[in-house]
Amino acid sequence: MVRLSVNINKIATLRNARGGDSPSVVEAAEKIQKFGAQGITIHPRPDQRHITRKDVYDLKEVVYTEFNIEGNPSTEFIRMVLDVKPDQVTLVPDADDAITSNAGWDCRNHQSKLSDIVATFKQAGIRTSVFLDPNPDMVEYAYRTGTDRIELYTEGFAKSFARDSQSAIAPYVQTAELASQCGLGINAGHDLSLDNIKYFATHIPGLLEVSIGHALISEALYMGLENTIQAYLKRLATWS
Ligand SMILES: CC(=O)[C@@H](O)[C@H](O)COP(=O)(O)O
Ligand SMILES: NCC(=O)COP(=O)(O)O
Repeated sequence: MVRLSVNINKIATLRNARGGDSPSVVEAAEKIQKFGAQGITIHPRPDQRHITRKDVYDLKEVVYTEFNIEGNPSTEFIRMVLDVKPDQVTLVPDADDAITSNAGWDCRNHQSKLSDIVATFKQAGIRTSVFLDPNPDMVEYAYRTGTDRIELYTEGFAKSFARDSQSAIAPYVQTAELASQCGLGINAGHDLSLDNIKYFATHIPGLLEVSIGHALISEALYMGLENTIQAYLKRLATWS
């Protein structure tokens, strides 16, 4: 089964536009889980532009599905994740001023740093995932970090999908096949949407989980949150 983890950063973006607590990320997480999503993802950034430190702790109390925290493993981030103990931590090499995540890890050049961080989280019983470009050459180095999973960075796929779906998916299939051979679990995310999710899930062998935020929350403006989540689950269930 491919699990749907809903990224609720954008709920916090909307809330922060006015201060106060509306819409509430806690209520959103509760509803999203009730509507059938199998996980909640957040990506607290150092400037707290959407998810705040307080949100991370508040959400810990209400997330009973899989709790996935993404972020750049700064000392402060590592400390917070070890304290909160989510089910999964996804390591992303974000620059502090990046508008959104825009690249996977160079696991070759960051081998030793990543290995240490992965070991720290695993010792604490937290599953690790490493954000990776669709580059088969990087899989061996990702494997050497000791990570449990990789998360395929899917912006490139999403951008090229409408023009040429076969070329768009090809590097992801190659990377996923190699990762599976190494025993790595496979997650994916970034710019996945109702338009492209079924094709992606159909073609990626061993896909375990997708985390989806921006498109899902945008689609929910017109379809409603429950209908939108149901639509994703339907598309993902076809290929379970
Ligand atoms: C890791 C990743 O792919 C990102 O999509 C991220 O979680 C989204 O972050 P923003 O919501 O800050 O753009
Ligand atoms: N890991 C990707 C994620 O959580 C959501 O990315 P996006 O759907 O907001 O682009």
